[in-house]
Amino acid sequence: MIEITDPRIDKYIMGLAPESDSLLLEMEKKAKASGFPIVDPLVGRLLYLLTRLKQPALIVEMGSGFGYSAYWFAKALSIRGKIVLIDKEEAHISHARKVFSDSDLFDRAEFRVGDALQVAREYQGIDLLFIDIDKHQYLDAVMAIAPMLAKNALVIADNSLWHGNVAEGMTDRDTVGIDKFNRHMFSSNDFFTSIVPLRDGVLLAYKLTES
Ligand SMILES: C[S@@+](CC[C@H](N)C(=O)[O-])C[C@H]1O[C@@H](n2cnc3c(N)ncnc32)[C@H](O)[C@@H]1O
Repeated sequence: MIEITDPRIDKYIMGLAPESDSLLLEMEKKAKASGFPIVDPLVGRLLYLLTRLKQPALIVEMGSGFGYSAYWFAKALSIRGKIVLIDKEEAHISHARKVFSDSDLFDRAEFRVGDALQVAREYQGIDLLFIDIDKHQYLDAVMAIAPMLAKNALVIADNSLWHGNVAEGMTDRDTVGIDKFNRHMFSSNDFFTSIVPLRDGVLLAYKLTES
C-alpha cells in the first residue's frame, strides 16, 4: 500500500477546515466507530465545491452508504436541484433517509434501494454522476449510465487510486477493475479526465459530447 498523500499534509489541510455541521460530525463518528468507508471531509468539501460550480439539476449517486457524500452534494445544490441516492442495502438507505429528514435537505433527495447499475438507468439527463460502488463494477457502471448523461455532465469517481494498488500493478479484481475504469476514462473521446490525488484519489471527467 502506498501513502497517496503524506499524512502530515492531510492533517494540515484537515486543520484548516474544522466542521461544525452536527449531522456531518455524527456521520463521521458513526463511520469511524463501525469502520464504514465514507469519503472523508476533504473529499466532501471537494464534492461541495464542484456542485456549487456545476449547479446540476440532477445528481445520481451510485453507492450512497448511509448518506455522508450525498449530504455534501445536497448541501451544495440549488433549490431546483435534486440528488438520487442509490444503495443495494436497505439499512443504509433508511439511515440516509433518517439523516436527511433531520436536516432541511430532505426535499432535495430521492432514496432508492437496488442495484445502482439498474436503478440509475431510469434517470435521463444526469448532470453529475458520482460512482462509489464495488470497485470491480466501475467500468460497467460508466458504460451503462453514459447514455443517461446530460450534455457537459460531470462524472466523479471515488477511490480511483485504490490505496495506491493501481500504481503497484496489483492483480486482484478490485484493483484491475479500477485500473480498467481509469484507462477507459482517460482514453475515451467522450470525456476529458483527471485524477485529484486527495485521500484515495478522486477521478473527475467532463463529458465532451452532446447527449
Ligand atoms: C464506499 S460505500 C459508499 C459511501 C458513500 N458514498 C459515502 O461516502 O458516504 C459503498 C456503498 O456502495 C454500495 N454498493 C456496492 N455495490 C453496489 C451496487 N452495485 N449497487 C448499489 N449499491 C452498491 C454498498 O452497499 C455500500 O454501501
